[in-house]
Amino acid sequence: DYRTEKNRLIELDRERTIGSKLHLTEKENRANEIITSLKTSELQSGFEDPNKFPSSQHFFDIRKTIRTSRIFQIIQKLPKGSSLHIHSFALTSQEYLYNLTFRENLYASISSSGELSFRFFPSNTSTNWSSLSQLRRTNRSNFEEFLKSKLTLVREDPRKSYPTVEDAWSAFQGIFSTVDGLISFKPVFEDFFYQGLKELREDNVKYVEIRCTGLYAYDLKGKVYRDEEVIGIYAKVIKRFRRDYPDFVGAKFIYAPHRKFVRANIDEEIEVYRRIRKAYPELVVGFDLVGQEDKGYPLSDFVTHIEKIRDIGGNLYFHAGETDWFGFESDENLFDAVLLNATRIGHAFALPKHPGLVEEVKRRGIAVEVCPISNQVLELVGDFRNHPAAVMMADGVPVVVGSDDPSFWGAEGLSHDWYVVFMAMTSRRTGLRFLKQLALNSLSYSSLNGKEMGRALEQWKVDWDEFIEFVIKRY
Ligand SMILES: O=c1[nH]cnc2c1ncn2[C@@H]1O[C@H](CO)[C@@H](O)[C@H]1O
Ligand SMILES: [Zn+2]
Repeated sequence: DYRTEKNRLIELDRERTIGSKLHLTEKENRANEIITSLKTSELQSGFEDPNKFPSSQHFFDIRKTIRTSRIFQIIQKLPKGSSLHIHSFALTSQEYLYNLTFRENLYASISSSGELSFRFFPSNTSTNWSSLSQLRRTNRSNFEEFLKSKLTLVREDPRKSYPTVEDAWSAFQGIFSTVDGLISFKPVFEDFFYQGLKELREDNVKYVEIRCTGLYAYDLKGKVYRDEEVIGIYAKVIKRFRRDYPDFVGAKFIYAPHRKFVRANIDEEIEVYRRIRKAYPELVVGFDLVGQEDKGYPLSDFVTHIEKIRDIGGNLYFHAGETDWFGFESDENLFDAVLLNATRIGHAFALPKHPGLVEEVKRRGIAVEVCPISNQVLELVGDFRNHPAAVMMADGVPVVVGSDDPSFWGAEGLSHDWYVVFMAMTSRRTGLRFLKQLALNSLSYSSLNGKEMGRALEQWKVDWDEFIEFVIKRY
């Protein structure tokens, strides 16, 4: 009859969702019931009073409320596997980034247009730079506020502060320029990276692949470290971190020059990539191009060069289709990313507008790195329920969740992004199978090699079983 037929259609539809085919053990089924019932009740209160539904609002307004959600707390505990889309200068919490400005020997310079730069010097040698401690003493009243505003995109009224994508991107790029001299200082560089790993681990993420744009560091003696030397610094920190936390699987790097600046010197960048991969083949796993795609320099400009990059080895992990525009170069970057055989695509926000290409992505087993908070903060989407990846996940496109640049919008670890994905971008009926598959995807679409993957999966299984026990006991 009609009802049976409707249920059959619903079931057919559900079967396409990420994770729907996973088998759950008896204990997992119990945990699943707990999680879906908590999810339903949280959704229901939002359904009855939309003001109470955080995931339809701007992240700046909800990041504190989210912490009180039981689903969020469960997601924090959940072993999420790995974080596969994050940029090297935005790895830590906002608080940690701000606290770096209290380091000794830090100087600042403020341009006539109000842009702030940092640099560490052994002593004051130039009139262009003032020591931070002195600036703090003399400009007491609103200096901290000014400083904080230069390190974050967070504003009281984001829609007014950033009426368009362009405004958001320009502020976003500004933060990268501001933090550059702060984070590139070798002692800070090491601490910042270590802290980034620590925060990921505390959020139950045990492996990370990091996009690196400029491989550069300096110290007080004026020594400059470049390219493979910088990867060497990272390698030492990873080693130290793994000694301190043996359950952590590791970190690897995707070399990701800026599409705009690379245009003139792409051959140089290819050489850098060749050298760093030669020096650290197990740490440097691939290539990407970053920067605002709507501003041009499409992937198709680089096709012949990318052939050379392929010869060097590693994989391709392009940002592509991070746009609201349909049929423009930024949108059509998606076709290049697929044709060039990317292993994963960063954002692929525009992908569902190309159902034929979606089929090709599935056929080739390319994973999509979904970073919902980034997309909202950079003004591509308002209400998370309207995020296009909801469609891709319901259709079984392989998806992994990323946080992109959490330092700059006050997200921590990966849990905030997982939370909005789960609460706003999947069906009310979607539960633990989906979460489990997301975690598994984050390992299977990583660049871990056979032996590392074995270790990572083993660690993940231990953590997963513990998590299931925790959910059953605690809720
Ligand atoms: O999601 C993104 N899409 C494109 N470019 C990005 C994204 N996040 C960061 N960057 C770019 O990466 C550089 C630092 O690594 C920044 O210059 C920024 O433009
Ligand atoms: Zn990114």
